[in-house]
Parts: sequence; structure tokens; C-alpha cells
Amino acid sequence: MAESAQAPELVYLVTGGCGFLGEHVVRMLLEREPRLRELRIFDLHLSPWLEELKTGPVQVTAIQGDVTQAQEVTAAVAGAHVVIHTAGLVDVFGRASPETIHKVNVWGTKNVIEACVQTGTQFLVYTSSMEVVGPNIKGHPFYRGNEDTPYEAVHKHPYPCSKALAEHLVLEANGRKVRGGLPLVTCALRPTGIYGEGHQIMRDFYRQGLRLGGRLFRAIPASVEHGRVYVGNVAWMHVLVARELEQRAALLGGQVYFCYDKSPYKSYEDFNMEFLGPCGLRLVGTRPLLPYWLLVLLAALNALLQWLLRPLLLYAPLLNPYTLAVANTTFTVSTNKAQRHFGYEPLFSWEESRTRTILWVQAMEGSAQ
Ligand SMILES: NC(=O)C1=CN([C@@H]2O[C@H](COP(=O)(O)OP(=O)(O)OC[C@H]3O[C@@H](n4cnc5c(N)ncnc54)[C@H](O)[C@@H]3O)[C@@H](O)[C@H]2O)C=CC1
Ligand SMILES: CC(C)CCC[C@@H](C)[C@H]1CC[C@H]2[C@@H]3[C@H](O)CC4=CC(=O)CC[C@]4(C)[C@H]3CC[C@]12C
Repeated sequence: MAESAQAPELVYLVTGGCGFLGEHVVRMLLEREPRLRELRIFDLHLSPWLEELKTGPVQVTAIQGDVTQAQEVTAAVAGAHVVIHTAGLVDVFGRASPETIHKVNVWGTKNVIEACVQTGTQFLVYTSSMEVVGPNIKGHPFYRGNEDTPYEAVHKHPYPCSKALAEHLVLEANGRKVRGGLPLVTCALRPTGIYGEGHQIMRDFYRQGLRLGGRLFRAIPASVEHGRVYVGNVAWMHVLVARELEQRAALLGGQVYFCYDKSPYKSYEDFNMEFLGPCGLRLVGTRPLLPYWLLVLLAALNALLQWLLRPLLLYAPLLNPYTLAVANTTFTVSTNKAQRHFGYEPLFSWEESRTRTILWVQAMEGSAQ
């Protein structure tokens, strides 16, 4: 992958390229990777916006496929120089079964690794998650931690368990010989809670606020801090690390990096209000309106209802014992590992990230503005 002023030569594959993060990675690659010849977008569900990308200079190939199907993955990977594996089942609400989450996130990742080995693709970037580290089941805070901060990472929920297993597989595969004899170079990026244009949970909070007459009610103390990162910066970090994997294989191979930017540390709800506030919503209460024990009870009741109603319908509210525990535990990162290892600097300032997200919320149908 030596730098050349000649015709673009590289083929990239983005799995999950039609998802929230995947779309930003795809658009960022088209904007910022001049050596790109072909961009393959692999997803279970292909989005209509892909069509508009097909008119540009880079060949955009949309592949409808399932990461759990090894042959489909191998066919998509064959001939690619770099794979960015963002596809995953992001479910902490009990919509999918633990088996399905495991199948997509762990087997799917295994299939991607094996496809690289079989076809001779040498560079693999995996979208992991902060959830691989924590918050753990004991609710220990992780305060301004970095990649080396000791923390008891103990999980029970299927989503973090699956991300941890998949990340382990990716890192373990670093150095394996791919077809042709060259070593596979892998790394994992661990975003904290991602926000920005296309963020489904932000959309849900906004709509809920509109339904409640422009109000949201504080549930979590303002003192609980959450690490959040703008989707454009997460995408940029993927593009940059993918580009640098060949040049700095010895340093980057087998490494994990938290995704970070200059977004402020705040509670989950106060952070959301940075965008929802200018769009006409108000967060009621300086303290949680309900006592914590009552929230715990309601979360447990929701879990029970989900289980009881499962044969009849899918009941998957935002509040459950897991989301309450995550929302109620401080988890913030402070690191410069990505900057030291591959020169990452956030592409979007906090002000830009905020403005872009606000404009996106305002553009939503039924806006309070
Ligand atoms: N949203 C967040 O705050 C965070 C997300 N992540 C990770 O980032 C990645 C992307 O997440 P989001 O964009 O938020 O989720 P998303 O649900 O918007 O995107 C995931 C994409 O993967 C695709 N996909 C799901 N199952 C598939 C399968 N069997 N075969 C092929 N494609 C499949 C979906 O169709 C979707 O387009 C995931 O791996 C997730 O674990 C990590 C940290 C935070
Ligand atoms: C009503 C409740 C009291 C508050 C609900 C908020 C929760 C839905 C969200 C609070 C924290 C979020 C998670 C966090 O940002 C880390 C994540 C990383 C991922 O890889 C996937 C998403 C998530 C688990 C994210 C999910 C929503 C929250 C639990």
C-alpha cells in the first residue's frame, strides 16, 4: 500500500456500512482517502442513499449480505486490501436473543477474520466498544481512564460479553499468516457512547420529549459522568488507523484504542440536552425526580414484563436493569494513545460536532422549532 501519485489502487470493505457509524465511515473514506479505487459496502440492509454515492469517481459496490454467513463474507472480502468491520448487533434493550447477539457479533467477527486469512486481506480494523471494559456488573466508576487503566472488566449482559469476545478474537488474530504468507495486521477501536447525525437513541429521546410537551424528566444524578464521542471523529479515527496500519504495523498491530475527542464530560441526560435544549426541549429537575430505589424497581418490573410478554409481543423499553446501571455509572476516558500511535486529532471540534448534531435534530420531522 505504498503512497503513490498514480491512479487510486486500494479496495476497502466496510461491513455494517449502512449503520449509524458505518455511513459516516463510508462518507469519510470517500472524502478523505485519495488512494481509494473501490469501496465495498456490506450490510444486511442496504440503504437508498448508497445510490447517490455511485456517481462519484470511486467505484462503490453495495453488497447485501449477512456476516454470520461465512461464504457471503468471504466473497465480499476477496480482493480487498483493508476491511473495516463495524457490523454488529447493538442491543442492550432485549430486542434480540442472547444467541442472536452472540452469533452476529462473535461468529460474524470470526467469519471476517477467517475471510481475511483465506483471501489474503492483510489489514483489519474492528469497531469494538468501551463496553468491553465497562461499566462492570459491580458499577465501579471508570474515571478519566486510559487503555492501561486497571479495571475489573466483568460482564453478564450479552452485548458487552459479545463485544469482548469478538475484540479478543481480532487481537489474537494479529500476526496470523494470510493467503500469500504475509501477516494479518489487526487493531480494535473502542468508542464510548457515540452521538451525532443518525443517532437513534437521541431521536427516541427527542420524540419522547415532544410527546411530553417539550419536557424530559431527570432520572440520573448530574454528577454521573459519561464519555461521549462525535460520530464524525469516530469515523475519522477508523479512516486514519486503516491508512496507517501498513506503515506502522509493528506498533499498531494487536492494539486497542479508545475513541475520544473534545466532547465535554457530562451525565448522559445533561449531554443530550446540549442538542435537545436548542431544539426546544427542557430537562426538568436539578436532581432525579424519582428516588434511585424506585428506578431499580421499575427497571426490574420492565425486565419481568419483557419476559412475561415475550410470547405475545416485544416489550423493550429504554429502562431496564442494564441500561440503568450503565447510565448510573461514571465512565469517562482520557487518553492520547491514538494521537501518539497514528497521529489522530479530532477532525471536528466540540462546537462543530454540537452544531452538526443540533442541525440534524432540528431537521427531524415534528421538530419543536
Ligand atoms: N452506537 C454506539 O454508541 C456505539 C457503537 N459501537 C459499535 O459500533 C458498531 C456500529 O454501531 P452503530 O452504528 O451504532 O449500530 P447500527 O445498528 O446503526 O449499525 C450496525 C450495522 O450493522 C448491520 N448489521 C447488523 N447485523 C448484521 C449482519 N448479520 N450482517 C451484516 N450486517 C449486519 C446493520 O444492518 C447496521 O447497518 C457496532 O459494532 C457497535 O458495537 C461501539 C461503541 C458505541
Ligand atoms: C431511562 C434511563 C435511566 C436512561 C437510559 C439511557 C440509556 C438508554 C443509555 C445510557 C448509556 C448508554 C450506553 C452507553 O453510551 C454505552 C454504549 C456503548 C455501546 O457500544 C452500545 C450502546 C451503549 C451500550 C449505550 C446504550 C444506551 C445507554 C445504555
